[in-house]
Amino acid sequence: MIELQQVSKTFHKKNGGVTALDNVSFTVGKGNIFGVIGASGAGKSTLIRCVNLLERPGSGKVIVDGKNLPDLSSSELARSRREMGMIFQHFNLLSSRTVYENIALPLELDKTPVSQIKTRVDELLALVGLEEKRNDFPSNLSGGQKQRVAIARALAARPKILLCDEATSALDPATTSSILSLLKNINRKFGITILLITHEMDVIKAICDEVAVISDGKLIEKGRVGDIFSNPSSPVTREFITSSHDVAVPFELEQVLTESSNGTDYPLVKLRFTGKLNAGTVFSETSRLFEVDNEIVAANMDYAQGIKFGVILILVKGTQENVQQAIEYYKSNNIQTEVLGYV
Ligand SMILES: Nc1ncnc2c1ncn2[C@@H]1O[C@H](COP(=O)(O)OP(=O)(O)OP(=O)(O)O)[C@@H](O)[C@H]1O
Repeated sequence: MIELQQVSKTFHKKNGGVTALDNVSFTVGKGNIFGVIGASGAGKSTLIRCVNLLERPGSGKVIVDGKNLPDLSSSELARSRREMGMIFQHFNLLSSRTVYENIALPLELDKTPVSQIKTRVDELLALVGLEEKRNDFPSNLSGGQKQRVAIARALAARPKILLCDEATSALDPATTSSILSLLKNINRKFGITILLITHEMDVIKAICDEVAVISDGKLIEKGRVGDIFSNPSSPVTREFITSSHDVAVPFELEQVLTESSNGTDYPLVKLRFTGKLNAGTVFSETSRLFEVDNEIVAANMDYAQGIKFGVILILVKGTQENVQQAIEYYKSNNIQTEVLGYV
């Protein structure tokens, strides 16, 4: 549905150029939810704006539903753009229009007959759960409700693609989760292709089928979300996964944790598991092989596309030699292993 081929974009300034996108290529299949994650300044906004040509790439192809957008005439481009709805971090609603009128706007611009507009807007209000708010103005809505209006407006002309520019970044976690569920629902119900950009791995984990990671304008990794979570290849990706998924040392232990061992204490170890390994099996193996006890102090396990992954804090109890062997065993099994201190 969307294919970027070697897209580059450089912004020229007085004191030199900034390469916002450097040879970026990826494909988003029809009906998929594809997420692009990157830190601030990585080029995410430029990327999503290149997809509907709000930003013209310096070079490369932007093929949407079989057409290379930079080759199109302005009327053909307008037609292609109608196939793409877009939602934004700050909603971009018109404050002087009611909820109903905001949603109706794209249909009015398309000169849709009033009776058809009414039917469609009623459908959309039901879809996003805002029937009661139809006559309210945006200033009287919560952030989540505003984003629901924006989603309804973006879907009004029945686009094939929905572009989401940091759509949940201004929302609290509970509202974020309800908006992500709504997007997933829309994707399933209507088969609409979704391309979203975000700086939060939680968003990717919650709804995306595939993910691409960009850093300094370059696409550094891409793949199925489950595969990337279970086997991230770049440090940047690993950092995103870690930041979205960690456990803190409990306060009580933090108070007594020492940097080096006194010979009679036990190491507090942080283990990062991915889907290929079962923590329970690994713990019972080390207990059997090295006569250690793995006392679980804290854990944070989760799923991304059915792949289990997570982080576990354990106190490894046993003789110094056995404990050391158990730690080496974890490392040799590709478990990211870090000794945080001794208790
Ligand atoms: N119109 C512009 N003129 C000049 N430089 C620009 C312009 N737009 C973006 N840039 C530069 O391009 C780079 C990528 O910016 P972009 O906004 O795409 O990143 P981003 O990943 O979306 O960041 P953020 O999450 O902070 O919005 C940055 O260095 C930015 O300063």
